[in-house]
Amino acid sequence: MSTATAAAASTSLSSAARRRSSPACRIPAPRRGSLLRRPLASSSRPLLRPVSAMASPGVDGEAVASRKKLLIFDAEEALAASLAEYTAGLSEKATAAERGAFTVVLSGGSLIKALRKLAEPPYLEAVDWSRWHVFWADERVVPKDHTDSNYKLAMDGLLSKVPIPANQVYAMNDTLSVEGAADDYETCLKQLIKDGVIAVSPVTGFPKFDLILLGMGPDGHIASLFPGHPIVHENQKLVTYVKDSPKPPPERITFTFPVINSSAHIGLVVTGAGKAGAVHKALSGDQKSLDLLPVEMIEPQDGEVTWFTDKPAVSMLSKI
Ligand SMILES: O=C(O)[C@H](O)[C@@H](O)[C@H](O)[C@H](O)COP(=O)(O)O
Repeated sequence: MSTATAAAASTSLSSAARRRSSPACRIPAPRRGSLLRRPLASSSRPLLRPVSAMASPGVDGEAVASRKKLLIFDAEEALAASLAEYTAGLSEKATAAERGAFTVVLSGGSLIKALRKLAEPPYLEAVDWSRWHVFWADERVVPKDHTDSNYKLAMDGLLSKVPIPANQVYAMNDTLSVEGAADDYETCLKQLIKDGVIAVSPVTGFPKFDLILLGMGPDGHIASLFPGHPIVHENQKLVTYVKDSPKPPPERITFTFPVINSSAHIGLVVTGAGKAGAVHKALSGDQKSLDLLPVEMIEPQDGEVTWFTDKPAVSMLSKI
């Protein structure tokens, strides 16, 4: 990390830390106009080494449509390299567009560690971090400095290492009740739509993020949308909450499916043998079943899904 970048990152972290007890969602002025873009150096791009890419007939689950890609990696290093390239590429594309912002949504779990290469060369220097607007698909209702906080996880693992303006990191307000925090986050999103920071899907009318990054639990949950919980059917609100999450902590806020499925891109990071059953169910082409797992309900209306997996996670797929 260069000295200049280190100083900028340190400033971002300090500012973010100062915000811990203040209202979470501050609305920055919309950013438009000229863009000083630094192209990603193709010569220094990380090597992409998927074992196979599944988007073709003949693979277990021919229902995997062309808008869904499955990448399978031999090693976590290769997955992380590919995820960084994917994210940086979408950032470059979004910031070159008229809106001039990259709206990216994080969640918790191993995803954050998998994003670590974004804070390393070439991405640290090449990505236009000033255009990033960072959100959470779900958050545990705990203080931001609590070990269970998804904000803290992302701040420690990525956000403190890159120079994103602190007022473009939209953390949940941790001073509110779970109901209040969900309402507050929804209000935040609506204001950012009015400001032109977040786009709106012309297909669904819901916010259209440039990229939503998700993990998946062994039970097939994504964000804080758990199997069998009624909020998986929420179709009006942007942000809702649970008070009885089967995975602790019990109180969480979460994006709803209409928001997730309005995203331009969804990156799903799913590794390990413990996920094999849910991966098989999701990719085996039986999406008509009445007992859909949340991960099977990812059906972007006008977007693409890319699965970043490893061999153990896809070990139950028969035709890889
Ligand atoms: O809020 C949570 O409980 C976690 O964020 C959770 O939703 C996580 O994203 C998945 O369980 C995948 O986690 P791993 O990738 O670490 O397995």
